[in-house]
Amino acid sequence: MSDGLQAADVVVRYAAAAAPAVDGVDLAVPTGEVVALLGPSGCGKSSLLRAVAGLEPLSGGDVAWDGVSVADVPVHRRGFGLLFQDGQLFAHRDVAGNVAYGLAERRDRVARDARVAELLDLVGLPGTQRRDVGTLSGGERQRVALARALAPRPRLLLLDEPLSALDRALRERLALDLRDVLVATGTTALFVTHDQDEAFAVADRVAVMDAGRLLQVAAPGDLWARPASRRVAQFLGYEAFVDVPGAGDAVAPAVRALVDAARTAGLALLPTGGVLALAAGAFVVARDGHPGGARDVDGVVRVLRSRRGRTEVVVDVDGVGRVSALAPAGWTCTPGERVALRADAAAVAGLSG
Ligand SMILES: Nc1ncnc2c1ncn2[C@@H]1O[C@H](COP(=O)(O)OP(=O)(O)OP(=O)(O)O)[C@@H](O)[C@H]1O
Repeated sequence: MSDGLQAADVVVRYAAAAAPAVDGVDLAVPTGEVVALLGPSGCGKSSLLRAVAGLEPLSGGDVAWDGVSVADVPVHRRGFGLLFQDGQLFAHRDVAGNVAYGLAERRDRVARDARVAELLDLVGLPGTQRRDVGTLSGGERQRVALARALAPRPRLLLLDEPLSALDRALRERLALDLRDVLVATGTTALFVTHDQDEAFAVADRVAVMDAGRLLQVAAPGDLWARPASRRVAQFLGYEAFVDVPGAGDAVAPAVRALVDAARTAGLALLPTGGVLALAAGAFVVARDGHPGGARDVDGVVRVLRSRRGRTEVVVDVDGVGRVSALAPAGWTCTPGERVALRADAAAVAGLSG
């Protein structure tokens, strides 16, 4: 018997919709694991999460916990916690009142206060018990909502875009804090997001969804290094795709440089017929951009932009297309100029075609 959550061949179909929103998804989340459901808007992530919660009826398949179907168990009896984009705090209760809601120890005041204090410490809001929730910032509200969701020790926590209403910097910090809290409490969780960085920061494994189907489930590092298809690679942010040439093929120098760099780095999956997927940084500006190096490739600069202290250059490279190359901070040039580039296998993945 498998432990934790098992979704088997789950189908969710809305009346009047031509195609099912979830189309035969198999997904297991063993106890203690955090899985992110990642995919573009409208791909069916929330529908799958809601079906697991019991908020959406199954049109097919089954949802089980520890091998026992919960398909006929009502939402509040599944032992699953829920956290949404807007934490939906009770405006008429203070922070402690919100967190204590749903606690089994509710009637034992000492135990209840101790548990509320423990949860508020855990989410980084110690001593805020008496705060009116209307005075909290967006990030603080979500921390309280997380404490409240964890209070009854749910056997599975379902999170639907819990950080997406927050600004970027806060989202990045809270994603890391959220992971720490889930790991510290040993919480099994399914986390819906459309943000690749967030999924990678929070989850042990990432499940990529598209058009109602699961395309790939893998640990973040494996997913990034070995996307199963061009569609997955595109969604993760790979920008360009290059066919791996045959031994005697005449190819553009840039393609040769990429293949050589990938082979030197021991990248698997380079048979003829395979594809190289290039992320930002598959080329870096070499020797301050001055051409002439034996291993250089050149590209024409289209756009120059600064991103968090790094310079990113959008370049057109013969035989490859338009890609983002990286340059040292402060490096500059004029759009239209030719610059020298070096291939970097660290931002290249091999696909089987
Ligand atoms: N209650 C509903 N009735 C009819 N169609 C719905 C309903 N809820 C969702 N859909 C449709 O089902 C599909 C999947 O929606 P869902 O919200 O699950 O996607 P999602 O990946 O979570 O998207 P987002 O990231 O934008 O929230 C979409 O085409 C959506 O329009």
